[in-house]
Amino acid sequence: MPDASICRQRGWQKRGAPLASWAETFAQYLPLVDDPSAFLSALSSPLPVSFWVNPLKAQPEVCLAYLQSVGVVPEPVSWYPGAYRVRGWERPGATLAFLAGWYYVQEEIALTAVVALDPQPGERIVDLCASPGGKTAQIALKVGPQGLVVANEAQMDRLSGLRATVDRMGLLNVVVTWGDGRWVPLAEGQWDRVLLDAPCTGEGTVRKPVKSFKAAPEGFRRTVQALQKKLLQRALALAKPGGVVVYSTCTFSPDENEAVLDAALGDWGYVEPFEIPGLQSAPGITAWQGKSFRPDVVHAKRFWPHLNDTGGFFVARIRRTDVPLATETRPLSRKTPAFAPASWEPVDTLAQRFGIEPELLQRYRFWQRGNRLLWVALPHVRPLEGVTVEGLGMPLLQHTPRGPKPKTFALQFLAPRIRASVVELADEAAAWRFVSGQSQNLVAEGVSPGYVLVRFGAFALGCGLYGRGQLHSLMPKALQVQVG
Ligand SMILES: C[S@@+](CC[C@H](N)C(=O)[O-])C[C@H]1O[C@@H](n2cnc3c(N)ncnc32)[C@H](O)[C@@H]1O
Repeated sequence: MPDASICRQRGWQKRGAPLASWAETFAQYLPLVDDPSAFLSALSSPLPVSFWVNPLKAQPEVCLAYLQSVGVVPEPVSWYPGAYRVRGWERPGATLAFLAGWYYVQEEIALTAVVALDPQPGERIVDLCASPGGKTAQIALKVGPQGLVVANEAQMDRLSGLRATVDRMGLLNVVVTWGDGRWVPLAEGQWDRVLLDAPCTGEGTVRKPVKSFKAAPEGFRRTVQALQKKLLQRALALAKPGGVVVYSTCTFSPDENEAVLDAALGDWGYVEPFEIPGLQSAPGITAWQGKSFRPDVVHAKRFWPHLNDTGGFFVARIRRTDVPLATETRPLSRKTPAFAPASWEPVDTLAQRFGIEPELLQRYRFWQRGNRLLWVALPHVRPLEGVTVEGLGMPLLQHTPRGPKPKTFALQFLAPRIRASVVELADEAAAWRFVSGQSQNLVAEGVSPGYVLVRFGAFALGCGLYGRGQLHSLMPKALQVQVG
């Protein structure tokens, strides 16, 4: 059986990592895997990039044809329709298709959590630890326009990433909330499904091209396990009787996986079998380092990296019983302006500028928070009682002294309905100038000065300001992609 010293001899050292730390972390799992040598060599090889095509914005064949035209060669992921993998793709976020929201880059094995959750059209689902929102987006697409996703995140500095995903994907059925998932005061016993993609030590992400692997200190391991248990109990409290809770992590540690299920589930839920045809997995383990776990943890799935050439992942699908469970909630201290219904007038001004039939917009609801942004959402997507709402659908426009300024992703979303104030760029060089934030000289026949939708071929790129023979790019700085 290989041990830490063999890891050292074979040079299984992640760039810059303290050798003992890397080797010892993974050597402890060797008795759990079917092929220790294959496991260790998978950990040391680069991870393919994977992505899925956003059906709200692109047809898969059009997206693939574009990627092939820029030298990217995607292979379909056999077990997840619409997902693809690519080897050696260094900048998957640096294409026009990415900026236009045609695809989302997400680790292949992380897709399994939502497959296990199995969201159905029209359902109401909570994603308790949501940023950066890959799984939120998967769920939102599956529940569709009648469904609702509450995407909650505790870390303020990770909310913008979550919001950016919702906006870029063009999702109008998501409410983003800020709060600690352990105490978040959402209504209990009312949600069809709850996803807990828990914070963890992330051992399974070791193949990602990050600077170096650092084994989590023991204190952090203990803290995170206690957090995972509390979060799972809150997830169980939120789910309705008969509903589904999925618990997932991207770590190998049984202490953060089977042991958490064992400690948290009680009579409130049981781990049930689920299938993902076409994907290899190992069962959950029932004993580890002298501890034994409840027998149903065997129905969880462990995805070791060598089984499918992916990162490492753990997924358990839990069926909620009807045993009542209420966990502690805590009121939130953050005071933010509440979302309130917005007036139609600025929306109408926008509709007129861009030649959009007002009836096409009247099917949505518009919301205002503070006096800066106006948001658009589907009619059933409303502020929730008692929680801090940070996003309701997506921002449509910003109020400015020169009138309503459309937001980049809102223009992308509205693009198929836009009939006026459109600037078509002549070539790819002009498109790259625009997305990298540069102004350019340009005459657009029949376009009056003001805000415009900027397009290049099939891509709705975003908002520009046109006038006096110049097009100024209003691409937000965080999105600007530099050429090359
Ligand atoms: C594994 S990541 C989630 C990844 C996400 N589900 C996705 O697919 O894009 C865990 C997230 O939980 C957040 N988090 C940590 N502690 C939390 C808590 N107490 N309540 C809610 N979220 C928390 C972290 O900030 C992090 O964004």
